[in-house]
Amino acid sequence: MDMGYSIICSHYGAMEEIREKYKYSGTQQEAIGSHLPQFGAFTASVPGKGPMPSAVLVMQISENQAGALSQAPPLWPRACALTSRQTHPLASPARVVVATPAAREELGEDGGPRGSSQTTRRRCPRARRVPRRQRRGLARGRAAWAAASLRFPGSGPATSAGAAAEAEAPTRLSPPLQPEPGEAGRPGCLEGGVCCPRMGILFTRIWRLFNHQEHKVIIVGLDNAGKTTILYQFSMNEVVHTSPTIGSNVEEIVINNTRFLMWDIGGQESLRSSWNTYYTNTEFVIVVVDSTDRERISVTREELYKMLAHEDLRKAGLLIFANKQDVKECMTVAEISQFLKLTSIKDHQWHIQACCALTGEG
Ligand SMILES: Nc1nc2c(ncn2[C@@H]2O[C@H](COP(=O)(O)OP(=O)(O)OP(=O)(O)O)[C@@H](O)[C@H]2O)c(=O)[nH]1
Ligand SMILES: [Mg+2]
Repeated sequence: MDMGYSIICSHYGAMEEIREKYKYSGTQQEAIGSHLPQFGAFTASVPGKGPMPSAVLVMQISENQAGALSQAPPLWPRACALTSRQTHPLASPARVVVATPAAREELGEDGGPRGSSQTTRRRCPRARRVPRRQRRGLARGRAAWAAASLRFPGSGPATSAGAAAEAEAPTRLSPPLQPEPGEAGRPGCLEGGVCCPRMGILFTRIWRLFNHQEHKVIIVGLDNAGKTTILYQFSMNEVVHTSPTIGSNVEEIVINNTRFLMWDIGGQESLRSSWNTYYTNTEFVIVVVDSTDRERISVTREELYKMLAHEDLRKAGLLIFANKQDVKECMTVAEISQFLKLTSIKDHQWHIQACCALTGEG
């Protein structure tokens, strides 16, 4: 039996981050989107190990992703029920750690890392039966697990104490973005005229108007508009290499103690009919427009109005990002505003902002 382990992440960005941080170079990355079309989950196997790992670390996935994952028998026939420590399905990207039955036997009853300072661990009575060859793979698994715990301070064994700790655990935070001096007031936005030097500042200011604990934001737009790139500009201040989103990515960002749960939803034509499944409790909609895509601006308009007519978005605010402003001869904010007939929107608060997700401007 192969004793490698796999890592499943909620989305491409998380996978990349984990690969980079823990040096899983050469890992085979395999989208399991075909099994889980509604979620952008990825797996990675340790090089030289088989595709059917004995242990599975699951990180940064949400409750519903965990549920879907456990129902993917073709890929994970030996996976045991996934354990999530979230208190609310949409509360935050969960840091879920799970092991298959075989791995539980080897790693310990709860599958957690040995030597964890947060919890007392029972030694698995059958651990001695694991052959040395297999223990090598296991040691690597533990190292990764420990590394994961370091990266995600709340991740630990699935005890009730661990669960409580997990629920309280801090999630990945982005530092509050500060405007850079001398850039305010540059052209590029309409309605309200708030211009911000870094992507996210505008968003922060708008959200300062609200005083809730957590807010759900969805990011929609046609495929290739730059939604995922924007999401990771927001959450990591970084440009990530993206591939078309199948399903969605979700990131929690915290700005001035306010938590935003940001859902980046795949924009391919076949996925647009499922956008409405994300609308419940959405307080803010970000529509990303590819400013270079003149041909499809009418499609964006159609989708925009279809969305605004939806009952669940009745009270939602609207922010339109005119993205890819770095490309010569792209449409200006004024042009896009006109094409989208934004001034006809009377029942939603809206704002359009020029931006470039690659540089973070806007
Ligand atoms: N020039 C330029 N390219 C950009 C910008 N933002 C995103 N891109 C590129 O546009 C391409 C698509 O970006 P994504 O973020 O994957 O697009 P998406 O909207 O998430 O697409 P789907 O997931 O298919 O819905 C990538 O090659 C990005 O590098 C930008 O501001 N300027
Ligand atoms: Mg995407």
